[in-house]
Amino acid sequence: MDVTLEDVSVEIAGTTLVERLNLSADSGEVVGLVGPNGSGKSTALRCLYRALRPTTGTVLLDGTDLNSMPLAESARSIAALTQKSHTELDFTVAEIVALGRFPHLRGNQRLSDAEWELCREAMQRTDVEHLARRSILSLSGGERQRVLIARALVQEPQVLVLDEPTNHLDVRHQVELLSFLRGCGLTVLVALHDLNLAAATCDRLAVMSRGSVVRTGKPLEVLEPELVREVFGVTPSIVTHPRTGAPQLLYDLTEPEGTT
Ligand SMILES: Nc1ncnc2c1ncn2[C@@H]1O[C@H](COP(=O)(O)OP(=O)(O)OP(=O)(O)O)[C@@H](O)[C@H]1O
Repeated sequence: MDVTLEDVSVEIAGTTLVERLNLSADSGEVVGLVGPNGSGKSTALRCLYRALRPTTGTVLLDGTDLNSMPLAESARSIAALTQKSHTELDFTVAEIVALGRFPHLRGNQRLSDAEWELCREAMQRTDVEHLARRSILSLSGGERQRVLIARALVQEPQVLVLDEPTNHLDVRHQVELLSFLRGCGLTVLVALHDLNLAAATCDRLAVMSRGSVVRTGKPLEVLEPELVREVFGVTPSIVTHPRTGAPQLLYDLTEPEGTT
């Protein structure tokens, strides 16, 4: 499934959060949103998983206006892992993961054996199977994040929207998650702060600044020192990964020019 944000603006209480944003991801494409704090990444993603309705502009899912679709229908297609995903309920890990099937159930219908097996596979994939009977409230930040990823997977979505999914994850679990995103075949829109991980993971990057997309393209085309300096205010050295050829940014921690 492809997704498109067409000329999307969001205004809340007289403040413009994003302005005339254009962004798309083809079916099976992994698109990364990068940009400084407050540049509008989460706002753009929230329009996709329908936590926000654009003030103007349209969000299209396979050419259909998302906001004309029943919520349950779009929830079967789009799974989101957000910075505010709720986990304050005292449920077990297995129960939280099973909630991912909710958009597929009717009324009080119970999960089938095949659906429980799906939950088990998702927990295995995100390395939380051993925590299945623990309360979600007792987990570390990274363990909880992996449970929420399992919950998104059992939703069997065609589009995955993830807002800073590597938050709290140790390096092994970051690499495992991002490798999974690269190979999963789903349409993925992911906001990432780490430009190196974004370059290694994404087919395309959209660079956001002050509520707009200022550049999109393949990581190698986009991550140029001049653009990184303009948008992020740091000047990196850029080398290519010796095996994959992906651009890798190196930062110099000495005083920036003009401050001494
Ligand atoms: N409900 C709101 N009311 C007013 N302003 C808001 C609201 N939500 C977000 N903003 C503002 O909109 C701008 C964009 O926020 P957003 O969370 O989309 O940025 P972001 O790129 O995801 O940032 P970060 O990297 O810090 O997560 C910020 O300046 C933020 O303070």
